[in-house]
Amino acid sequence: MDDPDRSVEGMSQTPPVPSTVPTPTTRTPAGVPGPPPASSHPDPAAAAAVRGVGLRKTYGRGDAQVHALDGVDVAFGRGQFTAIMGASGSGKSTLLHLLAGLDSATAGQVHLGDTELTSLDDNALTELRRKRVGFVFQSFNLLPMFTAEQNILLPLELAGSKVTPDVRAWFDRLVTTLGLRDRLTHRPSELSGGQQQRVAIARALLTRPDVVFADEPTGNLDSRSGAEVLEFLRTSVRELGQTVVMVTHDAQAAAYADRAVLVADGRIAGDVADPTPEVVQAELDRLRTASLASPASTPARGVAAGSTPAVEAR
Ligand SMILES: Nc1ncnc2c1ncn2[C@@H]1O[C@H](COP(=O)(O)OP(=O)(O)OP(=O)(O)O)[C@@H](O)[C@H]1O
Repeated sequence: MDDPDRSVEGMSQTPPVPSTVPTPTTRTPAGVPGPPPASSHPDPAAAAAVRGVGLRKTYGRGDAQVHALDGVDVAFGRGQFTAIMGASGSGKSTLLHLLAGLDSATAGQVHLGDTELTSLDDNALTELRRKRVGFVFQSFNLLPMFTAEQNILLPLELAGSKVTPDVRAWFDRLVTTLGLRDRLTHRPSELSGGQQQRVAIARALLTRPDVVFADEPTGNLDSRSGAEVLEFLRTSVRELGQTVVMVTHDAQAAAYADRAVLVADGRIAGDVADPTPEVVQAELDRLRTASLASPASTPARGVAAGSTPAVEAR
């Protein structure tokens, strides 16, 4: 189990965030309980749980070359829920994967607290992903032969760690918060999609990671289950002090977050504090119009103006 204070100490050594890092411009992000709320910290870099500096990612060569990320500077506040939004192909998943240490950048750095990821060897990176980062995927990624409880405790199993009384108390709190108490002995096939995703969230939170990264966590859920899962992600931020960064296509889903960062053509193209579905949709429409007007940019796909929301508004 990580020391929850470790990353707080580490952040005091973090160099200042570059001046190009965009900050939300509309309203001050809502304060949250738990470890230092991002909005109350005097130094924006010290309030960041994770940040990317000059991130570039290029796939392929020659004519087939794609600049998936084209110089991204972005910081995500500790104890904040941030949505990353943008058209299909804009670079959202690439950004999430680089920030989570799942893929390496062509250029630039990722700082998780005071740890710079590109300086780590494979073993250190694996250890970091296991202990300091949590993942929630669209497809749940639960082990079918394991019960919900076994799936939630899997990170400890993988780390060869024991279930100490502290861990058991945290597990109990997660299970209660996520409403899984009476589902612990069920296997994934005996759970609804929403319940499976809640198990995946509990598993992601078990090690009290610095950041939980969620890639379209409601993509496979009906609107009601999707709304529940978003509510639980928000609760994990508000009540458990977690930092969550979520990729979504959906303006309604983004409205559960404290902040929405918009990506277009591999660059940060907007930043909205306390997003509402209307403001986010207007931003997406603006980007889509700009993209269509610019022959050099990739046409936006997948985020059509007025597209049907996948989840209910909060
Ligand atoms: N492994 C890869 N090889 C080549 N090109 C890739 C690879 N992964 C992503 N790309 C390209 O990089 C660009 C950004 O992709 P990315 O998946 O990050 O976008 P996205 O915004 O997450 O899209 P979506 O919403 O459709 O998932 C796209 O043009 C995509 O085709």
